[in-house]
Amino acid sequence: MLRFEHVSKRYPDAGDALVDVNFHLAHGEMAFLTGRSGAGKSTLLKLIAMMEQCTRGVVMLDGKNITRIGDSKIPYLRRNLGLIFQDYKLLNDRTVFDNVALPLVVSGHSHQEIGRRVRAALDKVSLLGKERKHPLALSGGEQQRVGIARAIVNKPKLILADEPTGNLDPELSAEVMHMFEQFMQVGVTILIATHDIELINRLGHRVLHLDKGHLVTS
Ligand SMILES: Nc1ncnc2c1ncn2[C@@H]1O[C@H](COP(=O)(O)OP(=O)(O)OP(=O)(O)O)[C@@H](O)[C@H]1O
Repeated sequence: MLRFEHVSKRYPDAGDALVDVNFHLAHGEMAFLTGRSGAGKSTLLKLIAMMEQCTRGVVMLDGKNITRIGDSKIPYLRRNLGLIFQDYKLLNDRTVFDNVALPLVVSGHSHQEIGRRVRAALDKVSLLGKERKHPLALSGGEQQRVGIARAIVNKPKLILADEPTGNLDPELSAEVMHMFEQFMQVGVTILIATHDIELINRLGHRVLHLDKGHLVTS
């Protein structure tokens, strides 16, 4: 599903963020991406989300080389990705429904289809009753679940999550992880960047550990 071959990333004036990184994630696999602050976790996720380009090497996503694709193809390829961020990145002047609907509106689905899929996604994260609320009227855990619903509404093959439990208490973190495991069970591939060692140890999935841009375990 996802393959890094000799991938390096150097930011101008900032040195190497990733150095000769190699790994493969199979369809339906769930893995944690760990490492100290500045180790290169967000950079690695940004290469997959096509928000940055690698300096060397090849990134393969679902059989396609996404290393040097043209800007016009990026929105189309991103439809297969679900992106989840620590700070939720919700639009606070829109309702929960509208936030979750956004990826479907962008990809031009019918009104009816949007309604059906948004409700299905909200049901998966147990937020069906909150469609008309605005994000700021929800708790942190609920806002994170809106972010998750938005990430899964397009039925992505790969979910990338950057510190998805960073703002949540242990109970909510466990709930969010349980949700990820359910997606994994239906064949979604999931890569989660996190500092939460306790959570990683408890769940026992594969760990990709970065040390100053080098992948030291995979
Ligand atoms: N846009 C950028 N321009 C220049 N340097 C950058 C940029 N983004 C990241 N870096 C540098 O690349 C290195 C890796 O950063 P990155 O954000 O990928 O690490 P991280 O492991 O995600 O850290 P954190 O856990 O703090 O989010 C750091 O030295 C950082 O300063």
